[in-house]
Amino acid sequence: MGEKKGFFSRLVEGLTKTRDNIVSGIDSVFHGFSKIDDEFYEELEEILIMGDLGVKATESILDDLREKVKANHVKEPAECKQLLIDSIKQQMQVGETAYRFEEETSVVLVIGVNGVGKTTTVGKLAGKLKEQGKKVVIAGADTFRAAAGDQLKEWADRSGVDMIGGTEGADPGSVVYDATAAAKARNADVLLVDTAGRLHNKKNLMNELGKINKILEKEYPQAYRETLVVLDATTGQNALVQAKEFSDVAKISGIVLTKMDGTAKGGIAVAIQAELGVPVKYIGVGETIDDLQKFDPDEFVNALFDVKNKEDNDEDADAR
Ligand SMILES: Nc1nc2c(ncn2[C@@H]2O[C@H](COP(=O)(O)OP(=O)(O)OP(=O)(O)O)[C@@H](O)[C@H]2O)c(=O)[nH]1
Repeated sequence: MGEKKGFFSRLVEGLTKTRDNIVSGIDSVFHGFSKIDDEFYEELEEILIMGDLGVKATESILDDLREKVKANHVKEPAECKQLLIDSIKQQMQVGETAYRFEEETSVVLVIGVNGVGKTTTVGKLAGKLKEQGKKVVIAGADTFRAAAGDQLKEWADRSGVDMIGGTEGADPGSVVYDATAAAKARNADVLLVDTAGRLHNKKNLMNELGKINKILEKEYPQAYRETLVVLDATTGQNALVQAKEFSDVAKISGIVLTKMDGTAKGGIAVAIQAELGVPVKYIGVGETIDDLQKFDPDEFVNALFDVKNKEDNDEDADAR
């Protein structure tokens, strides 16, 4: 409870710039218009697109809003705010099986370009799964950059989980092969695989991911597969381009959106889901382990609009 409350507060704080970017504009439309007409919807559309929500999500949100306005016989623009909030939440649902990998013997492949927070995410996830009482093994298959292995080892030691790594330049495939053997021998619940992110050489990346996938299929067929793409929210539309590139080379099952703190481009969380049809499963709002959390659309949209529902109020009361 305490941790969740803490996260909600950090989320509200982390989304300040995004809020300034989107919500203040939305508010000015709600208060600046005296009736709900085409111009009102056009103005809202422009603000949502400028706020990085993307054309697809924006259209779908506004279609839904129009229906809600009609069904509820709403006449005043200001009364639309809650309906809009509901429409955005609806747009972002994660799905009931999103975290199935936590319940099964699984392999979580973590991909993404360098610097997005991939290694940090693997470290944080390892710590979280360990806290849940899971047996975790990490494969440090980013042998391209020696520091990535060192950094991961630090996270592994801190969390008390096993890590299988390789020296700089070692074959990532052989690291993954050794890691599957270790995961099986140690009866691991989750094998987390950190990979190198050389997207500037797509062919290499494709070959490497293909090889890793083949090894996992052959050596560890019993494991449930999860493939998470880590994206840096501060890069806005570029993150969307990266996600599309990765979806060409791998079967992506979820997105991790890092660095939501300190960016005005947090609206990209809405766009990614709509454009790729892949849910955002985790978001990061800082560098500590508690700053990575499962993505909760209701919580996210409440934090974005800085509105509190009853649950959040209860958590505040609990924390006092
Ligand atoms: N502010 C903020 N910083 C973050 C977040 N997630 C990761 N970082 C920081 O981003 C930087 C890059 O993270 P890494 O984990 O090294 O990135 P990477 O993608 O693994 O990069 P390579 O190891 O080069 O492949 C680090 O300083 C992290 O602490 C976040 O949610 N918020």
